[in-house]
Amino acid sequence: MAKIGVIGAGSWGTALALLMHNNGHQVTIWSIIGAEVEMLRTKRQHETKLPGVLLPEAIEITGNLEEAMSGKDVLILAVPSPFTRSTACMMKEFLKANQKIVNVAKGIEENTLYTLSDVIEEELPCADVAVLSGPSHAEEVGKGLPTTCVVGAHTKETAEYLQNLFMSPVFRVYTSPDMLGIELGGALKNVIALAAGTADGLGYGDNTKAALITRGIAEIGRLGIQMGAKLETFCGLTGIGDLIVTCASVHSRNRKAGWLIGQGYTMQEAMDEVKMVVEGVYSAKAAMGLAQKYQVELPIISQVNQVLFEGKSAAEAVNELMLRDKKIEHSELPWG
Ligand SMILES: NC(=O)C1=CN([C@@H]2O[C@H](COP(=O)(O)OP(=O)(O)OC[C@H]3O[C@@H](n4cnc5c(N)ncnc54)[C@H](O)[C@@H]3O)[C@@H](O)[C@H]2O)C=CC1
Ligand SMILES: O=C(CO)COP(=O)(O)O
Repeated sequence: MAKIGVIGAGSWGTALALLMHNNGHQVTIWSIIGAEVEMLRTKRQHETKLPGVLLPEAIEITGNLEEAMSGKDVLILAVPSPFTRSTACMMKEFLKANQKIVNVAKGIEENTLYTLSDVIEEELPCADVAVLSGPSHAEEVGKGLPTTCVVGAHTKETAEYLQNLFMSPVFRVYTSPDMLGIELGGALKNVIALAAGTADGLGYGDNTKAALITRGIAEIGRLGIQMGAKLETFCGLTGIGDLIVTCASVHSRNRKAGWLIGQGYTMQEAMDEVKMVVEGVYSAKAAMGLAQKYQVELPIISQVNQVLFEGKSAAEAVNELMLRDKKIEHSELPWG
């Protein structure tokens, strides 16, 4: 039995708290939002973000960060990426040398272009930081539906320790040394899911969706490999796996925001309507920064940026993708 602090009480933090409780660990959840702490304490569920997923009384709920961190073996960092740095900064005062941090958010910091583990390590230089990612909607994990994820860590020992903590008959966990690939796959699939949702909102079909998923992973992989990540990771759960679920699932906030944009909503109207974090909006800009830095072409992600931030019509963006210069599908394959 381990002592776990879950930092962030949105849908993902809440679902993971329940998973860890069901795995026999002692769990405390922290939220910065007083009303959220109150709701979780009195209703024993997150009524707006994960309704129907009941949190047993044994899960402690607190608004006090020191209490959430004190004596814990592992801290699961589950705040949206725009708050990763500020939250890690607040954690500095209470973090102990032996505590492990597992980041479960999916994003890239917009102004530094850092992965979230880089952000956490910059704020907490002594911390042993790992990541958990994969095709895993909170709504399904909360119901105990079979799900698979990957833990990435700097050492095999940490990865296997965390694999054992998270693993259950309904939550299968693999390990990987490719933290960079895991983090890039998790962040960038959200941008492609915005595109896939937009195509749905425009009334396009399954052919369009399959094209966006397949050419989307080609883009993500091209950038990731240039940055030093491994091709295999983009073929795995945290690459194509998470991209498929996010582009297809009724639970995806990124897909839903895209759908609304395809229906004519502005980016801000879509984000307001979704009411939960739409990470792809932040990662879209960061991805363009990385594309420029690493000199990699990202046609779909570039069009998503133009639709989100430059007022381009979604239909025109699809049209431009279809009318790009003629290409070989895999430029590295020889003719024989
Ligand atoms: N919901 C899901 O199915 C999954 C989400 N993720 C990732 O997990 C991260 C969190 O997502 P969700 O829990 O879904 O978001 P959410 O929108 O459900 O919840 C956000 C939560 O963040 C916390 N928060 C809000 N403002 C804050 C601040 N200023 N400082 C610190 N904490 C603050 C609050 O507890 C709030 O409820 C995102 O990066 C998301 O991509 C990853 C896998 C699955
Ligand atoms: O990352 C997720 C599923 O693996 C959640 O995706 P959304 O943020 O689009 O809901």
